[in-house]
Amino acid sequence: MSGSDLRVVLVGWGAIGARVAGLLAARASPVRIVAVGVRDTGAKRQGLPPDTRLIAGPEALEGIEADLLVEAAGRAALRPWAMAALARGWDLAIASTSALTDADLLADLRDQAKATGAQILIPPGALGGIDALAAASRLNMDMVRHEIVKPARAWAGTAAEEVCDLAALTAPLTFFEGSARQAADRFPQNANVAVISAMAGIGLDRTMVALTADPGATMNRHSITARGDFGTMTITLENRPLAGNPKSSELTALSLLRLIENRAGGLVI
Ligand SMILES: NC(=O)C1=CN([C@@H]2O[C@H](COP(=O)(O)OP(=O)(O)OC[C@H]3O[C@@H](n4cnc5c(N)ncnc54)[C@H](O)[C@@H]3O)[C@@H](O)[C@H]2O)C=CC1
Ligand SMILES: O=C([O-])CC(=O)C(=O)O
Repeated sequence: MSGSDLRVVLVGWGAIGARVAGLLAARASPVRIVAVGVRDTGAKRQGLPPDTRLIAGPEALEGIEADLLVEAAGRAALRPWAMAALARGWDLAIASTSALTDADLLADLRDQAKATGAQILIPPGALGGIDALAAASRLNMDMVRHEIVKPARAWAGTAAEEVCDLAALTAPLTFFEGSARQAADRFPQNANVAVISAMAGIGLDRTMVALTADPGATMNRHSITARGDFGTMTITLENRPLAGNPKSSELTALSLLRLIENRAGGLVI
């Protein structure tokens, strides 16, 4: 560790947060996790970075100096932690992008960022090709469709259980078709990516999303098809689920890792 390390507050010590911290340590990245935001500071946790502070809420950020706050906690956690970080002029990276269907929240974050000169960063998360989609959307775009196929067990505990018996599926079932806004609001643990493809492309209401539970699948598949004045594109990813949470893909943690290392390293790739 050195005095020039990027100072990061990591909020959420779940599958993604712990994985990002573990990879940063294993790669000896020039990054110091100065604090980890959790709900219960008394609970036992494995693998916490040395010399980090466990803090239970944004009010405990008082006295901490950081460059970047990385949110990987959940939809409800975003507003308080994000506003506190931006108010201090720290940049903010968001994993729980489903929260951004709330236009008031997004406006408040943008206003706060503008007031202090901080940046709001939305990493591609479990997706790729977002640079191409975002560039293409500068011209007219006719359609964007995002299909998410996950193993049946990844939908356990979600609203999918209201429309099908996940354990009894013998073939893939598309149980939801609708806008990115509806997908993210109804499936906030599985469709954060719908907000990312929507914000990069043609917005929450014009981006169409289909959600499928596949009893034979082992990977989380994302297929994005777009058509517009730029031409057409089809992007497909087959993501390995994270060991700690089958709903979330390994690539989401890697995407945050990339963002953090890019900001720490002087070379952006
Ligand atoms: N942007 C993307 O592409 C993706 C985003 N996600 C989202 O990223 C977030 C993290 O995902 P996972 O690590 O897989 O979930 P997880 O459920 O394994 O971990 C979340 C952790 O955050 C903690 N937490 C909840 N509220 C908190 C708060 N107010 N303050 C501090 N900690 C709090 C929980 O106790 C839990 O330990 C979730 O919102 C998830 O839906 C997941 C996959 C892809
Ligand atoms: O990790 C993934 O494949 C996508 C995901 O869970 C989400 O967007 O919430």
